[in-house]
Amino acid sequence: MLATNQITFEYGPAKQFSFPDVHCANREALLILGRSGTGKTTFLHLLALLLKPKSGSVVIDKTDLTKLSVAETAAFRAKHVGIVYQKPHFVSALSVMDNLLMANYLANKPQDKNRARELATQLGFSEQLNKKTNQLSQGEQQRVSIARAVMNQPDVILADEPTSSLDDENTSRVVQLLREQSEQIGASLIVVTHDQRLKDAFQNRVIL
Ligand SMILES: Nc1ncnc2c1ncn2[C@@H]1O[C@H](COP(=O)(O)OP(=O)(O)OP(=O)(O)O)[C@@H](O)[C@H]1O
Repeated sequence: MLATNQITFEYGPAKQFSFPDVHCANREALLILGRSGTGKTTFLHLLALLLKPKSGSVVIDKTDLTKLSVAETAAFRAKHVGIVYQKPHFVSALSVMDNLLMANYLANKPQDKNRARELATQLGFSEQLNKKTNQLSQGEQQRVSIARAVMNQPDVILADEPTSSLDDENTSRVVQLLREQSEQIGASLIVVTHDQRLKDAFQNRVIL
């Protein structure tokens, strides 16, 4: 479960934000829609506490993230939050498999090759596990990114424009995979996007 309460943020006096409260229960999905520049990425980074709100709270299950120290926040995020970034960023020197195992490592968990293989099969990239990430197509990279986000079975999955560079077919596939994965592990799924194609796939929507 993720819930926010009266989050405000500023990059400076000329760039201030006051975000609507959102609530997303376990196994629920929420779409946050907004045009370019409305603060979608900023909001997602606040939900993950990659940015600290000026005021307000971000609660995941029973933990108010805004009350944690920097080190506690990083440890909490690694264990409980899976993030699919706008542009997948991987460690290019490592294989796809090792990039997946890195999620375990960062969360201080045992490296689970079986889970990586299982996810690769479910998400359709089991042939690519030994390749370097820059040898994959954009659609494949996006699927690896989803797998990495769910490696530790997080409580919350946050996805930033996961479909902006994909065609219609890959867009439907990525949305379906995000929904399936979050339902399988009982996570809350929050997607921020300007991609109007996603509107019909989500009943719960917030406009920024
Ligand atoms: N580090 C920063 N310092 C100052 N202003 C910033 C910073 N990052 C973003 N902004 C500004 O904050 C506003 C919101 O940016 P943000 O990236 O959150 O929007 P967005 O809705 O995700 O946009 P897009 O869909 O184009 O990615 C923009 O006007 C942007 O210029």
